[in-house]
Amino acid sequence: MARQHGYRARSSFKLLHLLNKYPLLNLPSKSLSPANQTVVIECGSAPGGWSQVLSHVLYSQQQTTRTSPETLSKPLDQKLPDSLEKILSAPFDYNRVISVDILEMVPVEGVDFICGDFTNPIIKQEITQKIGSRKVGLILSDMAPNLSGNRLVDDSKSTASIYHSLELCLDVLRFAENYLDKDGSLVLKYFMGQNHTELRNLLRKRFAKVHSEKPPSSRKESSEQYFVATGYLANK
Ligand SMILES: C[S@@+](CC[C@H](N)C(=O)[O-])C[C@H]1O[C@@H](n2cnc3c(N)ncnc32)[C@H](O)[C@@H]1O
Repeated sequence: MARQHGYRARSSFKLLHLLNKYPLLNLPSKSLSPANQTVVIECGSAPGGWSQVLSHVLYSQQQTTRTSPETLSKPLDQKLPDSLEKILSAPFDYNRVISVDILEMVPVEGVDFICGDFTNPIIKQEITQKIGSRKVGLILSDMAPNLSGNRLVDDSKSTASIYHSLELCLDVLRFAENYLDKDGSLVLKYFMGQNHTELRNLLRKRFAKVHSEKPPSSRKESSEQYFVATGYLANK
């Protein structure tokens, strides 16, 4: 199904669902020069399904004027909300998405990929160097612990898995506290478990609105959910 639509992973549909529901990419960049534009950070990007969606949404209009249109992925089959249409006319900056994953990823047009562990300070430094003077308007994390081969640990409902996932979420939240621009948004994948209410409470203290989402394309048997937090309060 995902491949029929030109996407590498079915996870693309999860992000499309979130983008259609929330104005996450309504980035305040129209009047800014590329050096000062708002960027998107994506944590846990391989194999690249979300990167493809971000690339489509952020660059599709600009790409039609580029010389190699054959390199583009297929156009989105879903209508974009009006809030997303606005950003398509933003000044051209071809490096607005910075994506990170432990695993290698086949390049996606317009996505600046870093291969490494997001929790590693050296990788964070690499990210912040790429951000430069630009603002961060959106941070997305679809990170999930990679399989260890131990069934007890790999079960997404196991305590070890939930704990590891929570650690990843807290690490992204700490990063967001340092780099997310005021009014920016954060999307965090988490696994339903005993700690998700504490995580929601932490988010509520820092964002104007916090929603919990289970996109229709997420398998029912999976305990994965997404927090969509908008309106970062930035009271640092
Ligand atoms: C569900 S997949 C992401 C799918 C991706 N959003 C897509 O649409 O193709 C989760 C990813 O998180 C990555 N990951 C897990 N822990 C990570 C970490 N500490 N740093 C960076 N990436 C990590 C895994 O390597 C895996 O590729």
